[in-house]
Amino acid sequence: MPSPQSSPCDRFANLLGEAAATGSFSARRTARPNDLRLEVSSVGTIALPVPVRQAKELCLIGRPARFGQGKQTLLDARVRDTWEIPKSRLKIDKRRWNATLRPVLDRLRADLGLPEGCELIAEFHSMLVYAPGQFFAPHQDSEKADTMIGTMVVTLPSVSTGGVLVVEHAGQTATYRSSKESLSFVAFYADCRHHVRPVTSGYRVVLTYNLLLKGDTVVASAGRADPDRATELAGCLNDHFGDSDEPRRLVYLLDHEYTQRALSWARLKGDDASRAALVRAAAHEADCEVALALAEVHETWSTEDAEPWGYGGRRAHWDDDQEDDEEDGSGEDGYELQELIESTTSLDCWLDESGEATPTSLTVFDDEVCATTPTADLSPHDSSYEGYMGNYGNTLDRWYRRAAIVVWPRRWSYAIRAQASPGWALDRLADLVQVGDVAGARDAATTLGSFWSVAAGVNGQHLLGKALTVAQGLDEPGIAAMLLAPFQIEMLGHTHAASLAQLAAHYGESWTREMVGGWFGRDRPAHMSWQTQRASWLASLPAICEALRAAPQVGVMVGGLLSAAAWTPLRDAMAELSRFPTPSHRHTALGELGPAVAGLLASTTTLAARELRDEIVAFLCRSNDDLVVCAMSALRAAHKSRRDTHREAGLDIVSRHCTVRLATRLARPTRSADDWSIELPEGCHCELCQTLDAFLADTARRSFEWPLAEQRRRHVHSRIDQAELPVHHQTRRSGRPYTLVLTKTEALFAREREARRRDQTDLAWLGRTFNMR
Ligand SMILES: O=C(O)CCC(=O)C(=O)O
Ligand SMILES: [Fe+2]
Repeated sequence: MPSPQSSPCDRFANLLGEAAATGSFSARRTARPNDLRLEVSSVGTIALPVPVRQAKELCLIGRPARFGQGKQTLLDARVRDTWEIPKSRLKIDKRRWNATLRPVLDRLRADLGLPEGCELIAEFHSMLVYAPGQFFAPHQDSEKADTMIGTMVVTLPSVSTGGVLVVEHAGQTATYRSSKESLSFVAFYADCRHHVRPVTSGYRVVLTYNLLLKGDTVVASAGRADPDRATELAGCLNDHFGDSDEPRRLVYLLDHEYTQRALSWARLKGDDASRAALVRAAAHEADCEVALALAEVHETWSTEDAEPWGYGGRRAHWDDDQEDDEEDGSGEDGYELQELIESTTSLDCWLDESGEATPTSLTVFDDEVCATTPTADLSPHDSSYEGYMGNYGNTLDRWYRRAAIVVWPRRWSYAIRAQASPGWALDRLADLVQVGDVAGARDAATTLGSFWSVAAGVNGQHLLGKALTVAQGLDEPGIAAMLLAPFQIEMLGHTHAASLAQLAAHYGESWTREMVGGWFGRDRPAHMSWQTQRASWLASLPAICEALRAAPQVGVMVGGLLSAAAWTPLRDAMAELSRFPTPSHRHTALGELGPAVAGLLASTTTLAARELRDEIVAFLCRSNDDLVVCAMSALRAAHKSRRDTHREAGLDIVSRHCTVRLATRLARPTRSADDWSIELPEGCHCELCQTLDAFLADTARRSFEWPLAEQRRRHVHSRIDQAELPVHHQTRRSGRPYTLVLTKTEALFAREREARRRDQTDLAWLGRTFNMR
C-alpha cells in the first residue's frame, strides 16, 4: 500500500474518508409493543411477549421457508431452517402499527446515514418462527424491487436464547439479540451478508420487511456537503489530472455493493451518498465530468500455509460454534494473505450524471484508482486458490464487486467516454458528420489515437459496420485508416460489402490495399486458433464476394484485393502443414483447410479472377500426396455448397489430378503377407537412424533386440512415435546398457488395407461426382 499522502488520488480518497457522515451499515431501534395488533387465523391475536403455546401453534401452521439463490428459490434445511407463516393467515392493524413504525423508520434512516429529505418505506415480506435448533445460514437478500435498499427485521418480544442476528459489512460485524419486553427493529443495507444463529431455547418470532427508498440520496446529501472540503477535493483533482495530454481518469471506489438493477445515483447507500455528493461538488468546481459505474476488482495475493480444505473458493457453510460476538477474523478462505501481487479494476454499467446508461467495458490503470476502504477489507464474491506458482509461491485470486465514481476533465469528455464505449464513440462521430460538422468529427476522431487499437479490437465485429461508414464520412485518408486499422479480416462479413465498396471508391485502390493488408494481420503467428477462425472466414468469402460484385464501381476490385491477400497466408499454411512430421496431425490439419480452399476458389469464380484461380489449382496439383487430402476435402466442401461452377473454379482440373494420384496408388500391388518392410520417413540420418532404417526396411525381420543407453533409446522412441510407425517399443531393464526391443505390429497391414479402402471410396466418389459429367 502506498503511504496515504503519496498521490493526489490517494489524498482524494482520504479526504472523503474523513468527511464521511456518521451512518452505519446496520442499526437497531426498540419500541414498546403497544401498537402491534397481529392476528393469525386459527391461532388468534398474538400475545406479547409471545407465549410458548402460541409459538408452537404457529410452527404447526408454518411451512419450511425457502431462500433465494440467483433467480431461483430453494428449499434446503442445511441453509435455512425456519417456519414461515402463510401471508393469507395474517392480519395486522396497519393504522395502529404505523404509529410505531413511522417514527422508528425515520430514526433508522438517520442511523443508516441517509439524509433528511429521503424516506424509508417498509413493505411487509414475511412472518418467521424459529424453534429451538432452527437458524438461517449467511446470505444476502435479493432485491425484490428497483427501489429496495435494505431489509428490516422486527423481532417480537419472547423468552428465548440464541437466535442472534449477525450482520456483516466491509469486515465489520454487528450482532443483535432478541428482547424479552420490547419490539426490536433491525435495519441493514441489501448488500450486507447476515445470518441467524441457532435458537438454543424458546422461540424467536420475527416480521421481515423490504426497505424501499423514496427520494434521491445524493441530491438530499448535497446540502450537507462542506464547500471547503469540496474545494480541497477539487485541488486533488487538478493535481491528479495536471496538464497532461493523455486522457486519464480518477476512479473512486465506493463502500457498498450494488447490483446492476440497484445502481443509481439516487439510491446510493450510507456514506456512499454523502461522498458522491462531495465528489460531484468537487468535480463541478474543477470543471470535470462524473459517471457512476460498477467495478469488478480482481486481486492476486501471495499466501502462506494454505489449508487444504479451502481449495476452490468459498465454504458452503458457516461454522458458528462460538457464542461471542467477535466473528473469526482470519478470512473466509483460511489463508494468510502476504503481499498483493497484482490488481485489476474493470468498469461496466456506466451511468452519467443524468443517469443515462452507456454500454461499457473498460479496464483502468492502478494509478487511477483509489478507495477509502481497501478492497481486501470487503468480502469477495469469488475466490480461487492456486498451488505453488513459481515466483510467487501459493497464490489466492479474489474477485470483488464495488461501485465506483469516475471523474475526468471536461476537455477529455469525448475521449474518456469513447474509451469506455467505442460504439458510442462511432455514433457520436456519425452524428457530427450528419449535421455537417466534419471538422469537429475529425478533431474528435484524432483524440482516439492512443487507445483506439485496444478499444476497437475487443468488440470489433459489432463495430466494423459503423466504422466503415464513419471512415468515409470523415473524408480524410489518414484518420480513416487509423479508425479502421484495429479490425481483423475475420470480422468482415457480407453485410459490410456495400459500405466497404463505397469506401474503396472514395479513397482509391492503393489506400484500400494498404487497409486490407493490415486487416490480415501479417504479424500474427499462424497458430491453430488462427487457422480455425481464418478457415471459417474463407469459407464465407464467396458470399462476401457476391455482395461486392453487386456493389457498383469498385466491388470486384475490392474482392480481388481480399482474395489475393487471403491466398498468400493460406498457401503458406498448407506448405507448412505438409511438412508436419506426424501423419495423423498433418492429415487432419490439411483436411480442415479444404473448405477454406473451396471458398477461395469459388470467390475467384465470382470475381472472374482467373490468374489467382490458376495459381491455387496449380498449387493443389503439385505432386504431393498430402495435398491430395486437402484437395479432396476442398472438392467435397465445394460439392456440398452446390455451386454449379466446377469448371470455372478449376475443380474439374483438381478432381482429375486427384483421380490420377489415387488410381496410381491403388495400382501398386498390395503388400504380400510376408512383407514386413516399413519405410522410415525423411528426417535424421544419424548412425542410430541408419540402423533403425535397416531393421525397418528388412522385409523378413519383425523384431530387433538393441542394447542402447537411455539417451539413444529416447532418440529412437521419438523417431518411431513422431512418424506413428506400426512398431512396438519396450525396454528390457536387465544388463548394461538396457535392451530396446522393437517389434513390428499387425497394424502395418491393417493400416494399408484401411488406406486402400479410403482411396477406393474417394475414387468412386470422384467418378460419380465430377468425372461423369
Ligand atoms: O430472521 C431473521 O432475523 C432474518 C431473516 C432473513 O434474513 C430473511 O428473511 O432473509
Ligand atoms: Fe435475509
